[in-house]
Amino acid sequence: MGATTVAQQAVCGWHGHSAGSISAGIICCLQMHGGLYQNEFAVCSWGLVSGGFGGGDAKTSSSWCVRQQKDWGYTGLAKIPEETSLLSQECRWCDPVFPTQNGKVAIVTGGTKGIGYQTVKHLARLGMHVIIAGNSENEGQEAVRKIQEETLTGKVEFLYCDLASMKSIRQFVQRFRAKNCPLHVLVNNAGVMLVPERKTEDGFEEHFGLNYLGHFLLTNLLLDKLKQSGTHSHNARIITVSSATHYVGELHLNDLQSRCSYSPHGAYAQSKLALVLFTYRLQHLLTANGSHVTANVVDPGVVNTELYKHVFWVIKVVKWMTAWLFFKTPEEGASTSIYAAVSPEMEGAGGCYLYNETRTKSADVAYDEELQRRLWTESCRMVGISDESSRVP
Ligand SMILES: NC(=O)c1ccc[n+]([C@@H]2O[C@H](COP(=O)([O-])OP(=O)(O)OC[C@H]3O[C@@H](n4cnc5c(N)ncnc54)[C@H](O)[C@@H]3O)[C@@H](O)[C@H]2O)c1
Repeated sequence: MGATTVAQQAVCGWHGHSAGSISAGIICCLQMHGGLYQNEFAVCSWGLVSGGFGGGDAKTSSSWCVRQQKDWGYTGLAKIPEETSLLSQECRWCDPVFPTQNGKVAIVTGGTKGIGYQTVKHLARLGMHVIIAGNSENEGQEAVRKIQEETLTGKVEFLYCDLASMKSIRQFVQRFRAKNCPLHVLVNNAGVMLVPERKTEDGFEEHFGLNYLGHFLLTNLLLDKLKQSGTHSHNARIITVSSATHYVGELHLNDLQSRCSYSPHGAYAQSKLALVLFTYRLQHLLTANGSHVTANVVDPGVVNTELYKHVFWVIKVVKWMTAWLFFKTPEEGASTSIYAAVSPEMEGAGGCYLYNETRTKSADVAYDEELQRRLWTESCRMVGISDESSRVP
């Protein structure tokens, strides 16, 4: 299904929302003026449409909380047991309640800003020892300082990891191993979007190399740690941040580097689809090995972050005008990652695509097991690790 069709169907499917009409209007204008950029607009439109849904749904985090509190027998703060910590002290009445995570260790890639920063902050607030893996020492130290100040916890640290460099990822894993600590949660969050055509240190197209291959290698190098740390009743968890853009993505196995024809939107969408295929294959392998580790993939919705710094200027203007209405805040955007990382409901559950803390269907192509297998094998070859999965059907 073409991107435009998806966007149009999504718009048509949104009946009875005045905000939807505004969104659809903006999208139509963009598409009418799109001309040569139609494909780009269509993908961004898809973003805006999801943003429309996301913007509306973002506010459902409070109803989610009410539902959770009802499910768990809590009707208000007075009934929250001592071992349960609140996600946010600023919004005590509307944020979900999760068990404290003292003694647990997490790594969050790209935790210096945006969705990743909020994920780190909330995990730290729950008592986790969180390691931010990022490619800017200054931003990393600043994030650590702010989170320590805001959460009054010292259990946040920064370790340098440039996901656009296989060497840097391997060095990061070595430094992490030297700490001799367990690893209960890995959040593959970092990403870039719509960057101009350029290559990573290892010569991979940047979206594919950084967003996908970087996390593929990192996860594989940390798998033994995760397996050692997970138990039957408390599985270690791998959370990978994809995007609704994956619905319009196509995986070109014979041209993963987009050498034949490069489009920033196509490359970003491909990298996000690859992350979904990767997660499903990973969960299959973990189950086959009987490991106490689960892998899930999340879509944060459309979130007001710096990710959009490379979008076409018209989209930037539209975003600037409508963000308050359609875009989630980074805190709201982090809620599904946090839910996947610590929610008791997700204990033992793997291979799920989550949106707004709810299991949802991903693109049909992502369930293609043959494609998952072929991508895995090709990825092992590209990052230079042995493919031990080949024996698993
Ligand atoms: N913002 C949205 O609307 C949206 C929608 C869907 C999916 N996502 C996904 O959410 C994730 C987080 O994005 P965000 O919106 O918070 O954007 P952001 O730009 O605020 O944050 C991206 C993070 O990735 C880090 N990063 C970039 N290059 C890196 C590298 N080479 N090595 C290590 N870290 C690197 C950045 O330092 C930053 O911390 C991304 O994977 C993105 O694709 C975002």
